[in-house]
Amino acid sequence: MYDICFIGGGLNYAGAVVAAKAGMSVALIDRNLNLLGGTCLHKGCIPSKMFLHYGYLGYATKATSIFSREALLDMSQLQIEKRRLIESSNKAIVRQCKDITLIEGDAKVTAPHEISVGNEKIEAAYVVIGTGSKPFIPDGITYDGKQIITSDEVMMMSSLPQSIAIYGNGAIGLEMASFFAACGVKTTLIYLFEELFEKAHPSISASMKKQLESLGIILMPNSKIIKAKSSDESALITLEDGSSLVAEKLLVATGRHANTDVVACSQIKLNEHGIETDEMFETTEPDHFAIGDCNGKIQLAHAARAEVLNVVNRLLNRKPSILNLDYVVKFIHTLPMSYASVGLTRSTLEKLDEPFKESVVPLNAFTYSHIHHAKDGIMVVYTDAENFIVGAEILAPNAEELISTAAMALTGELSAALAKETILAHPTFSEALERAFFRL
Ligand SMILES: Cc1cc2nc3c(=O)[nH]c(=O)nc-3n(C[C@H](O)[C@H](O)[C@H](O)COP(=O)(O)OP(=O)(O)OC[C@H]3O[C@@H](n4cnc5c(N)ncnc54)[C@H](O)[C@@H]3O)c2cc1C
Ligand SMILES: NC(=O)c1ccc[n+]([C@@H]2O[C@H](COP(=O)([O-])OP(=O)(O)OC[C@H]3O[C@@H](n4cnc5c(N)ncnc54)[C@H](O)[C@@H]3O)[C@@H](O)[C@H]2O)c1
Repeated sequence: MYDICFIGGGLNYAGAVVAAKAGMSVALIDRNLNLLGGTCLHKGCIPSKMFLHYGYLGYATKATSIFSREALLDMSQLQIEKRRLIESSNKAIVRQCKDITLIEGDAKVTAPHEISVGNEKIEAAYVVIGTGSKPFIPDGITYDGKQIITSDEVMMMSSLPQSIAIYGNGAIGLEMASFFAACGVKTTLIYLFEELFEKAHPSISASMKKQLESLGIILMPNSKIIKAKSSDESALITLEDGSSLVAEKLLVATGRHANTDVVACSQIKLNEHGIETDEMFETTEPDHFAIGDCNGKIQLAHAARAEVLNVVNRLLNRKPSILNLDYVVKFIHTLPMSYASVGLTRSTLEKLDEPFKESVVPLNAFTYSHIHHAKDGIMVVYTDAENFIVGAEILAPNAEELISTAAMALTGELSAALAKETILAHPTFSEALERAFFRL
């Protein structure tokens, strides 16, 4: 009987390491132990941000007359570097797991405290499920992993296609459209509704559209794919309005669904998003938890990590506070500017029907932004009726880094009066944030 068993070795491993260091007997099960670190390390955050980094370098080099180089991206070399990076990170994870019993296989929770892996039965006082998610493919689309692909295959590409159609304008759709377009691939973005970026502040939404169009991305709003199949090294796509298009690849980026097959007992309930949990990530069976993508709350690596550490610290009686998932930074790494948000933003504040103030600062007033392809960038900070900072949205290079200041302001319940006393460096993008605080 183990003290604790973790199922899924994605971000769950971070909890397993803390539990083992604290002296618990720990088992960690994954169906493929070579992929410890999970989606984030092997086919998500890390490779996608690596691709975007190099995509941006090529784009920035080509976008100036100061350099004369062609700057063509060598995907096979990028794959070599990617493998090297992932291997060394994976080894570091394995080293951290030295006091953990690692078990390979497909796990099922067959009864409370009872897990089966093939013919083996494992018992544990606590169980933490972190089985992640998988790409969702809408009806009518015949995925074959060759011409019709998901982000999993993009991360393994060793050459660039001539053309790509991308279905879905969420995080993966916008990031990968930026990457391929920045690399000179003919890129078409197909999405269901009129608005490209509905949740963002209207000025940011307009700037994002302009940025993607200036990268050369062909936008196809109000478009639903009813059929897609592979033929002769290309994807044939039929839309609901009867029109059709052909691209070398179709990337389906229409969301990811929680992996819940691990649950094989009636005590742990599922809901429409995944494994049902309360605010402490406990399932409907006491002492059984579900963290990360599989609980359907929020599909981000840093959220999954915070969730598993919250669970383990509570079990170790370290009394962590309840996580406020509204304070989790969200971002989309488009090129050349990325988008990030934290806390309440205009779209959520309007629904709450409570008074709020917004301070909108365009980046074009800052000379620095002209050096960095960022003159259409925008920073927005929101305060409540008492002028406390409640949220922020940023469209700027490395917005996901810049937003940290606002994220800490939320956690620290900072008033605008105090925030505006901070003097940030010149010349930087943070100056625009300082200006946004100042105007509140
Ligand atoms: C292309 C892409 C880019 C992304 N970029 C970012 C980003 O920049 N920032 C960010 O925060 N998030 C990003 N994400 C999301 C992020 O990768 C996920 O939110 C995160 O990896 C989820 O972690 P997890 O531990 O819940 O699941 P996973 O990392 O998916 O781990 C689940 C593990 O469980 C194992 N497993 C599943 N079922 C079983 C079973 N029955 N028995 C045994 N083992 C099992 C799997 O093998 C896997 O190793 C991205 C995702 C994608 C696809
Ligand atoms: N930078 C990051 O943090 C980052 C980057 C990539 C992925 N991710 C995570 O990975 C997850 C998956 O990314 P994603 O882009 O696939 O999902 P998403 O939820 O971000 O976007 C899904 C898109 O597909 C569309 N869609 C949903 N169902 C559809 C259907 N039946 N037909 C047509 N369109 C449909 C939605 O309108 C939306 O535009 C995200 O939830 C995100 O949290 C994060």
